[in-house]
Amino acid sequence: MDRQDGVIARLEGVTKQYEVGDAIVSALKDVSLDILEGQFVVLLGPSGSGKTTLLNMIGGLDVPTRGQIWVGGSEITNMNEASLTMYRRKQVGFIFQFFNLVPSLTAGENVEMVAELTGNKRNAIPALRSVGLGDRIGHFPAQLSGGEQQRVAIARALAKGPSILLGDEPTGDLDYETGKMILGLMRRINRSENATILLVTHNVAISRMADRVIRMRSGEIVEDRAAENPIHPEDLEW
Ligand SMILES: Nc1ncnc2c1ncn2[C@@H]1O[C@H](COP(=O)(O)OP(=O)(O)OP(=O)(O)O)[C@@H](O)[C@H]1O
Repeated sequence: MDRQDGVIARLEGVTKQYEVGDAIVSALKDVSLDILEGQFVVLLGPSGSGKTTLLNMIGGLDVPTRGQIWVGGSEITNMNEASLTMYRRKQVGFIFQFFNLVPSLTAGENVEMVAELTGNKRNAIPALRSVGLGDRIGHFPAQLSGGEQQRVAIARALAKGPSILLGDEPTGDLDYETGKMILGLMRRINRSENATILLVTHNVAISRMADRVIRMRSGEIVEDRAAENPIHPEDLEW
C-alpha cells in the first residue's frame, strides 16, 4: 500500500466467518474499502450488520477469515501476535461506549498508563488539556461526569498519536447535549489534527456531520457516499 495516495487504511476482500455450533455466521462478506487520512467516516447499519466486526478487524482486535488489511502503511493481516499487540497498543485509538477507564487510577494516570506504553508519556497531560480537562487531572473516574469520562478516554486515545481513531457508539451512553459535545470534540480533533476517525453508530442523525457515510447490511457495504456539506455537530438534532 502506498501512503502517498493519502490512504490510511485499506481493506481488500475481507471476510469474517464465525462458527457457532454447526452453523457458520458470515459477519463480513468480501468487504473492500479505502479510508483516507483525515477523513471523518460514519459507519451505519442495523444491529448485526457487521459494523463492530469491521471496526475490530481494523483495530487488530480480531483477524479476518480471508482478505488483507493495511493500516498506516503496514499490512496487519500478516502480523504475528506480538506485532499485532504492538500495533493495537501504538497505532489505534479506541473510544468505546462505556469509556473503559480504570476506576482506581486518576484521569491523569489513566491517560499516562496508555501513553507510557507507546513511549509518549509526555503526551498525557497535554492530551487532557486538549479535551478541556486540564483541571481534572487528579480526579478519579467516579468523580467525573459521563461526558468528562469520555473526554478522558478520548485523551487516552489521542496521547498515543494513533494512525486512526475508532469509535464504537461513543455517545451511546451519554445524554443528548453531552453526546453532541463529545461529537464536537471529535470533529475539532479531526479538523485541527487531521485525525482519521471511523465512528460506528446506530444514530442516523450523526451521519450528517461526516465527510463520508458507509452503510452496511448483512456483512456487506450497501452504500458508500461522500457528504457534500457536513454540518457542525452543534447543529445535529435527533
Ligand atoms: N464472536 C462471535 N461469535 C459468533 N458470531 C458473532 C461473533 N461476533 C459477531 N457475531 C455475529 O456477526 C454478525 C455481525 O455482528 P456485529 O457485532 O459486527 O454487528 P453490528 O452491526 O456491530 O451490530 P450492533 O449494532 O448490534 O452492535 C452478527 O450476526 C453477530 O451475531
